[in-house]
Formats: sequence, C-alpha cells, structure tokens
Amino acid sequence: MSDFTEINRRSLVLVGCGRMGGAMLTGWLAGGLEPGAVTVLDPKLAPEWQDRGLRVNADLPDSPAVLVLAVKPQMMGDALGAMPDLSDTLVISVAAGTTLATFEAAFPGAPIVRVMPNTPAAIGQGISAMIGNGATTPAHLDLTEALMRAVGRVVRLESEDQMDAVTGLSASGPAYVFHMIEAMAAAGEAQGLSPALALELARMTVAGAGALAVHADEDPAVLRQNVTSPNGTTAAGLAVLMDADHGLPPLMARTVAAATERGRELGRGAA
Ligand SMILES: NC(=O)C1=CN([C@@H]2O[C@H](COP(=O)(O)OP(=O)(O)OC[C@H]3O[C@@H](n4cnc5c(N)ncnc54)[C@H](O)[C@@H]3O)[C@@H](O)[C@H]2O)C=CC1
Ligand SMILES: O=C(O)[C@@H]1CCC=N1
Repeated sequence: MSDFTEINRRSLVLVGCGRMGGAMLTGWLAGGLEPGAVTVLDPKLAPEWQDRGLRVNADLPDSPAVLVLAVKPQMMGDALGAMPDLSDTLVISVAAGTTLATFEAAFPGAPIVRVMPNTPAAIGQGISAMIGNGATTPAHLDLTEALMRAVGRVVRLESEDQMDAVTGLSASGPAYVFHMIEAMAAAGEAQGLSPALALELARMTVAGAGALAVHADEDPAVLRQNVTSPNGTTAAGLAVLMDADHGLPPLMARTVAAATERGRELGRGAA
C-alpha cells in the first residue's frame, strides 16, 4: 500500500479518465486511494467507472492535494480553461508534448510535474519518467513518485528537454513491441504455421524475453548472445535483423526519432 494519507484527506482530481487516466486510477485505488477522495472529470466517462464511489463530474473540491491532467494534448486548452484558480495544489500532467511553461501560464506559481507513463501501468508494469518545475519541493516530487509507483517503476529526469525522447521511447514503446508481436506472428505464418499458433508463439516469446530482460542479471546483449549458437539458426536470423543499413537498429532509430519529433510538435501547439 502507498501512503496516500494526505491525498485521502485533501482529495485528488483526475481530469480525463481514458486509457491512461483509467490505468493510473486503477493502480491508485488498489494502492489505497479512497474512492470518495477522488473527483473524476470526464464528459465521456466509461460505464465501468460509474458506481465505484468516485465523485463523477462533480464540483471541484476547494483545495485538492493533487490535480492530474490526463486528456489528449489537443484537448488540454479546453480542459485548462475549465479549471479554477488552485492554490496549494500539486498539478501533474501526463500529456505528451505539453510543456511545463504551458501549465505555468495556466496555474501561476503552482508546483507542476510532468510525468510520462505507459499503458503497462494498467497491470502495474509501467515505467514513468517525471520532471518538476521550479515550484516543486522534494515533498511534491515524492508524492508524484508515490502515485506513479502504484502503477510501476519511476525514473526522475534531469531536464524537461529529455521528455520528448522519453515519450518516443517508453510511452510510445509498448506499441512498437505490440507491432513486433504482430510482425513475428505474420512471419511465422509465412513459414507455414497456423495464425493461432504463430500468434501464441510470438506473444509468449516477447513476454518471456521481456521478463527475462528485467529479471536476469545480464545485459540484453548477453541474453541475446546466450540464444545464439555459432553458425546456428539465431545467427542466421540476426544477420538480417541486426544489419546496420537495413535491419532493426536504423529502423528503430527512425521510429523513435519520428515519435520524439511529434512530441516536440505537440509541444509547439500543433494539432
Ligand atoms: N495512451 C498512452 O499510451 C499514453 C498516453 N499519454 C497521454 O495521456 C493523455 C491521455 O491519453 P489517453 O488516455 O490515451 O487518451 P484517451 O482518449 O483514452 O483518454 C482521454 C480522456 O479524456 C477525456 N476528455 C476529453 N476532453 C476532456 C475535457 N475537456 N475534460 C475532461 N476530460 C476530457 C475523454 O473523454 C477521454 O476519456 C494524453 O495526453 C497522452 O499524451 C501518456 C503516455 C502514454
Ligand atoms: O501516441 C501518443 O501521442 C500517446 C503519448 C505516448 C503514447 N501515446
């Protein structure tokens, strides 16, 4: 259980309870956040969140401990426009791109933390990166970290400049891995396996390799070498996958660069 005493006393407001907001709320409730201490603002709140004891689309409490913004960056202007002046409230945003400066304009003087989570948070296996503005104290950062640790691991950034690259790597990253499962399954089918068998093999290979990469003492490079017999099947496959010009490294570099750049565009207010 996390120490949510202060939040349970003063309450938390969640603006936007979709995939990311909902994943975080699931973890917080499991971690000891009291439903009655949560006000959820979302005009299209999913039915699963009704009748859970939450305050839904209700008036905002006077001085919540935390305001969490989890709407799309393109909707952030609307959401911020509906917020009252908040004093002594920690503002946390998980939005891609939207900068601390944007939130500082909306909440002058407020402590603000940008957090970049990812959807494995839905099963407590996320990783979140966080950076606070100049008004945040160590206590604000610790409170943010406690919230995000309820849904996975947390790393603290040294500078906001890192946030778009983090977004392009670990926030968008689950989609890359899901696509890798799709691609591996399709490749297995192309070699004659049934769709169901190929998908099961691909899914569990990625899941097992991911878990091994987390739990083993060795680096991923050593784990890869452990699979690779001299002149064996893996070496034949990796000769294609690791090709410096046409393999995964240049493809992944372009993928993360494109996502990072899109984060920068969103930060400049692009639609
Ligand atoms: N989905 C992901 O993998 C990740 C998403 N994020 C960020 O999380 C934020 C939310 O993304 P998702 O949860 O994927 O989107 P989503 O579309 O699933 O959820 C957004 C929610 O906001 C609600 N909403 C829209 N306008 C609103 C308003 N004015 N006031 C209150 N609620 C409003 C919508 O009804 C919806 O339920 C985005 O800023 C995104 O950049 C960050 C990391 C990962
Ligand atoms: O695709 C997006 O813009 C959001 C932010 C990172 C993951 N999903």
